[in-house]
Amino acid sequence: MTSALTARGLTKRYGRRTALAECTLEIPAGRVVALVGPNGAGKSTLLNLAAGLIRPTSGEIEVLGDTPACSPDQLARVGFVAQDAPTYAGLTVADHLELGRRLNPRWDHRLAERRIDDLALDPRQKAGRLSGGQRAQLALTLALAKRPELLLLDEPAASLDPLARRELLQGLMTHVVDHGASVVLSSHLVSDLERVCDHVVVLTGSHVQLAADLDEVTGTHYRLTGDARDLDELPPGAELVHSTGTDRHRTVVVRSALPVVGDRTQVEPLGMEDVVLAYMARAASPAPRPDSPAEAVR
Ligand SMILES: Nc1ncnc2c1ncn2[C@@H]1O[C@H](COP(=O)(O)OP(=O)(O)OP(=O)(O)O)[C@@H](O)[C@H]1O
Repeated sequence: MTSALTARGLTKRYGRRTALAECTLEIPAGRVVALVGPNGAGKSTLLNLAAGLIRPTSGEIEVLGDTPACSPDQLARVGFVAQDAPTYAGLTVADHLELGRRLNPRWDHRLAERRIDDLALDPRQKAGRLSGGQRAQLALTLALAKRPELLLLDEPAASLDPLARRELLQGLMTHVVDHGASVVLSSHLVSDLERVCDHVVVLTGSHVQLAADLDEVTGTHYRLTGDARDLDELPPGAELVHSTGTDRHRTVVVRSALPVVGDRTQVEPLGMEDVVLAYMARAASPAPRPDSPAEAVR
């Protein structure tokens, strides 16, 4: 099966600053992928590398089995909306659609016009006069109407109101189902993503902490709460993700392929948001290291 995105030892440095370090990752095709992590984790850098806007310092990245932006055909297969949803301020909405039509071989003009109509955007309005959310919707419309096999979206919902956000995410699902496309979207709105994504990549501090299908993520992470002495030893095969508490009472998050049952501790399976927060908390407080540290899980 073709991968939507493959990275091997992918590293990007800006001068002395490392934005992405030795990132090895395989994202299967046909998924809606949530790319999550704290500010400055490297999410935009990974998406910009995948779009071919920047080149790796070392390592490799392939998108749909090829080097990003290596040919007009490859460019046509990938849709990308950058974080600031860039549009041409002096061009009207209709001009943008016309530009899209002329530049993209697989352009679906009906889809673009219908979406602009649904959004109640005036085709004669200049992009520079649209609100931030409307501009984001225009940029998304251009990316969707390309009918790409892979959509890369950098925080597409950040400037949208809650209803628009929900509609956008549902629209992306439909696009995936209708066109067999893959979507990778970065966002801080983890609870929104949980409803639509089926694969999760957690990036913190330039490193991939977790990359797995959502059902695997939610089926293998548990929160254990109880007396600290009872949690000194983790269940067999469990890896510690994060631990908080005092000398007497602790809460730990573990990853375990085997079901975890509590004897003297309370055990709770975790949803995606709690899992993501646990990895982010671990990155934010690297010390003290656990006895059996959960290394980058993949
Ligand atoms: N053009 C650049 N020049 C120098 N440093 C950069 C550049 N772009 C990103 N960085 C640095 O690389 C690191 C990763 O940035 P990146 O924008 O990829 O993070 P992010 O996860 O998308 O963050 P956010 O959630 O805040 O958008 C940060 O430390 C950032 O300061």
